[in-house]
Amino acid sequence: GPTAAATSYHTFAEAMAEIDTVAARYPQIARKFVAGKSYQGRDIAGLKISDNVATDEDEPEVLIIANIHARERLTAEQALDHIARLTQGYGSDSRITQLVNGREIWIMPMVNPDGQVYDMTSDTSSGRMWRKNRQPNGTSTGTDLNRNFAYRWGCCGGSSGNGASETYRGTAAESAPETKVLANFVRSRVVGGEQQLKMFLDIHSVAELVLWPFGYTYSDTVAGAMSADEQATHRAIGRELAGTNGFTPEQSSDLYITDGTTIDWTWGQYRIFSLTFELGGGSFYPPPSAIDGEVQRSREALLRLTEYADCPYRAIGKQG
Ligand SMILES: NS(=O)(=O)N[C@@H](CCC(=O)O)C(=O)O
Ligand SMILES: [Zn+2]
Repeated sequence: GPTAAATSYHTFAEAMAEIDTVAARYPQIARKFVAGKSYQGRDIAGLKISDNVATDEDEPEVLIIANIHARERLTAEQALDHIARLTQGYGSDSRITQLVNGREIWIMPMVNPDGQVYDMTSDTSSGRMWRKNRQPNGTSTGTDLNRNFAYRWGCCGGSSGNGASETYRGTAAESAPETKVLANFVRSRVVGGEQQLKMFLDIHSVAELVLWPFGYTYSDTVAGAMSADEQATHRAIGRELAGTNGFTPEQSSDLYITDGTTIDWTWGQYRIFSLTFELGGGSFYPPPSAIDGEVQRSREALLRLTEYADCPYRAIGKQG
C-alpha cells in the first residue's frame, strides 16, 4: 500500500532498520549489502534491488547514493523513497516490474553515517549544519567526501587544503575511509573487464539543480574524457529529468568549480553516465511535513534515470 506520510527524518539506526525490513519483506528482489565501514566503524550499507537478486545477472546496473553531506537530510529520504517505490510496486506496476526485472539497482541512503549521526544528535531542533565526515585532520575535523575522489583530485581550485574548510579535500585522494569504501564498491562492479554500472546518481541538497560532469573545468567537452556525444547525452538526460521535477539543469562547473567530486570520478574513471541532484525544500532541514512533497517531486526523475541504464545514448537518439 502507499507509504505512510513521513512525520520525521530517519535516524541512521532507523534507516538501517528500514533496509533490514525491506530485505526481509522482499527477499526475491531486495538484498542488503554492506560496502564497508566509516571512520568511526559504522556500516556503509545499501540494498541491491533486482529480480533473482542473489544472482549477478548480465543486466545494466545503476548506483544511487545519498547523504554524502551530513546535513543534507532530505537526500536520504529520497533514496529510501526510491527503495519503497521499487519494492512496493514490483508485481503490480508494470513499469516498475520491468525495471526491476531488467536492472540491478544499488541504493545507498546514508554514505556518510558518522557525519549524519553527529549532525542529527544536536541539541537544536534542526541540526549542527555539519557537512563533512568525522575524521580528525590535525587541528580540525572532517574531510569533504565530495572533494576526496581520485579523478583530478585537488587539481583546479575546486577544494581546500585547509582542514578547517568545509571543502577540505583530505590529505590525498581516497584518504577518507568512506571515499575508499565507495570507490572500492564501484571498482568491484568491473566484471569480466567491463564496468557493469551504467548510470550513477549522487543526491545532494539544497538548490533544485540537476548537474552533470565535469566540475573541474568550465569546458563542455574534453578530448579523451568527454566527447561531444557524451556531453550531449549527459545534457539531454539532465534536461529531461529536470523537466520532470522543475529543477535547473546545468554542468556542475556552471555552479562553481569543484575537484575530487563523485561524478567527475565515476564518469572520468569509468565512463558511468553520472548526475548530481540538488533537491529542494528551501533549507538543509525542511520541516518534516515537507518531506513527502519534496520527495515526490523527483520520483519520476529517479525512475527515468534507472530506465536509461540500458542505453543512455537513447537520450540523443543514438544506438549504443
Ligand atoms: N550539496 S552542495 O555541497 O551544496 N553542492 C555540491 C555540488 C556538487 C557538484 O558540483 O558536483 C558540492 O559542492 O559538493
Ligand atoms: Zn552536498
